Formats: sequence, structure tokens, C-alpha cells
Amino acid sequence: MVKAAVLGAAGGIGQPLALLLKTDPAIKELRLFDVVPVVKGVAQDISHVDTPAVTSGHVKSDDGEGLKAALTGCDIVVIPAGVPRKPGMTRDDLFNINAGIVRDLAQGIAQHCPKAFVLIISNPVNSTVPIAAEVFKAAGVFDPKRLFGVTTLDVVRSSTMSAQAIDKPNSADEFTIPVIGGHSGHTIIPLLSQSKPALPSSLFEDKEKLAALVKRIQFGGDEVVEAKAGGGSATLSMAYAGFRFAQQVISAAFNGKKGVIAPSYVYVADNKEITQSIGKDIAFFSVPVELGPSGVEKLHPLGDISPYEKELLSACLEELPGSITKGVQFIQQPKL
Ligand SMILES: NC(=O)c1ccc[n+]([C@@H]2O[C@H](COP(=O)([O-])OP(=O)(O)OC[C@H]3O[C@@H](n4cnc5c(N)ncnc54)[C@H](O)[C@@H]3O)[C@@H](O)[C@H]2O)c1
Ligand SMILES: O=C(O)C[C@H](O)C(=O)O
Repeated sequence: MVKAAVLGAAGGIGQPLALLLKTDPAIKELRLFDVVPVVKGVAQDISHVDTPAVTSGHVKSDDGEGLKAALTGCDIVVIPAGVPRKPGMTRDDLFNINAGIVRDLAQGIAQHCPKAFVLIISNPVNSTVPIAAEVFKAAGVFDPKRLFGVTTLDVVRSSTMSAQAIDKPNSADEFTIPVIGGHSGHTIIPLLSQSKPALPSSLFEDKEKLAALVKRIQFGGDEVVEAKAGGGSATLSMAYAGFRFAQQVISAAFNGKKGVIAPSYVYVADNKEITQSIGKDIAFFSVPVELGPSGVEKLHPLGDISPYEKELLSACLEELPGSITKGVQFIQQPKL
């Protein structure tokens, strides 16, 4: 019996994500938490769907009881709480607000469901995941196998945008492309050379077309932010992606499914094989993760990457360590 919680469940991602989670028969309890009271109505609405999950809504309260009720005994917690971008902003511009939100929610998890799988969607993911890790470390409950930054939207975009680039727009679901690095601009590295099935060699021969495709995947979030023109960032495609990753975790952890591999931004610092394949001692990085009963079962190294992908990796490594340090310092050296 899987108990799941969505923190930030009344938001643009939270509502459709909660609806999708309600359709997963493996979930028997679905707890929706937010700072805004309408989350109770969202839970009431979703509770009428004729699937097994018993759904409840919980509002943030000064005494912490709302969060406690949402989290106690939870097996998996998905966090899309926080503010989204507006045009002209970077994900890092969200740090000042979202860092504190993720810190407080992680403290609640450490207290009420320290063994839960934690899936962080709130941006900037490159920093919010290290923040959660530091909170868990301080509370003595950090388990690197259970903490995930959700980068599935980059994977989803890679398939869709690659299919479009090769003029096969109806084939988006045919391509599986690992995406490594982080979740922001140049830190996002789609390994198109490792696509299964392989993308046509003509794409790799046309350097301009290849670079345009990579850029489109890296900055796919901007396309949505600009199109929504101040109305937020990706919500529906993110709900789809978040649900897909949550289902992958649930199927491997609770339903005994084997061979489930999905890229995710995870703690890699203790894994020499991985840091060697990245070429840098780095604490967090998105790599293909084999999922299992304890969460991360095995991290997969980067494998063969093309010279162009090596350049992308160098650019990623210029930016990502700073974002990780920023998150770590937010917890270790709080401003007075
Ligand atoms: N990882 C990704 O690929 C990805 C993709 C899209 C969006 N995001 C990020 O997800 C976050 C949410 O985006 P959105 O479009 O759903 O925003 P939104 O504003 O529509 O919803 C956010 C929700 O979080 C709630 N919230 C705020 N503080 C909270 C707290 N302390 N506890 C619980 N709930 C709280 C708000 O009330 C709101 O309902 C943003 O940071 C956005 O950048 C990440
Ligand atoms: O672009 C954003 O700010 C939201 C999200 O990270 C995305 O990739 O769509």
C-alpha cells in the first residue's frame, strides 16, 4: 500500500499531477498539501475519481499540524511547491523564495516520514536538491538513495523535439534519450548520440541542425515561459513528466519491477565510477538511475559520448558546481 503526498498540490503542476497520481492503482492514500486553503477543494474534487486512492487535503498551519498530517507515514513525497518563472527570469532568480520553501518542507519530511522517497520539482532543481540533502544530513536522516531531482521533463522534451527535428513528429514516443547534468540551460545535456533507437546519421552530420536541437532541448522551458507571457512556466507537461517518474519509482520500489532506468539528478559524490565518468568530483549530477526497492539501485556512468557532447559536459561543469554550493551554503551558513 503506497501512501503518496504532493506538496504544493493546489498549483499549476500540483493539481494535474495529483489527478494523475489518483489514477495510479498502486497508490492507496494520496495527501495533498499547500499553503492555500483551496487545496482542500482540489482534494475533494479529485476524491470523486473512481480509483483506489483515498484522497485528503491539508493546509499549512502555524503549528505544523497541517504538514504533519500530510506527511506522517508517507512512502513517496513529490514537491512542486514554489514560485515559477516569468519571462526574462532564470531559474536561479527563484532561489530566494523557493530555497526557504524547500528547506521547510524537507524539515517536515525529516521529522514525519524520513524514509520516504523524495522527488523535488521546485526550481532551481540544481540547488533545491542539495538544500534538501543538507536538511536531511542535519537531521541525521540523509539517504542518498531516496532523494531525486526530477529531470524527466528534459527527457520528455528530448524525445519530442528530436522526433520533430527529423521530421517524424508522430514518433516522439519511439525515442529514448538519456539526459544528464542538471536542470537548467547549459547544465542540461541530452545524449542524442545514445538515443534508442539511433537518430539518423544525417542529424549528426548537420552540425548546425544538431546544435539547434540541443539548444531547443536545453532552453525548452523558456519556450513555455515566453508563450505563457507572465502566466507561469510548464505545468501540464511537467505534471505528465513528474507522474511518469513517480510511477517509475513506485513500480521499482513497491511493485518489484526490474530494469527500470530513468535519468534523475541525484547524489553521486560517493560513487567514484560515476564521478570519474563525469570527469569531476561533483556532489550532484543527473545520470541514468536504475531504480529498485531502496530507490537508487545503481547509477549508470555516462558511457560513450561524442566530442560535441564532451563540449556540452564542459559547459555544464562550469555552472553546476556553483549552483550546488549555493544550495549547500544556504543551509550551512544561513544569513543572519
Ligand atoms: N523540475 C522541472 O522540470 C520543473 C518544471 C516546471 C516547473 N518547475 C518548478 O515547479 C515549481 C512550481 O511551479 P508551478 O507552475 O506549479 O507554480 P504555481 O505557483 O502554479 O504553484 C506552486 C504552488 O506551491 C504552493 N506553495 C508555495 N509555498 C508553499 C509551501 N511552503 N508549502 C506548500 N505549498 C506551497 C503555492 O500555493 C502554489 O499552489 C516552480 O518552482 C517551477 O519553477 C520545475
Ligand atoms: O522553465 C522553467 O522555469 C520551468 C521548468 O524548469 C521547465 O524546464 O519547464
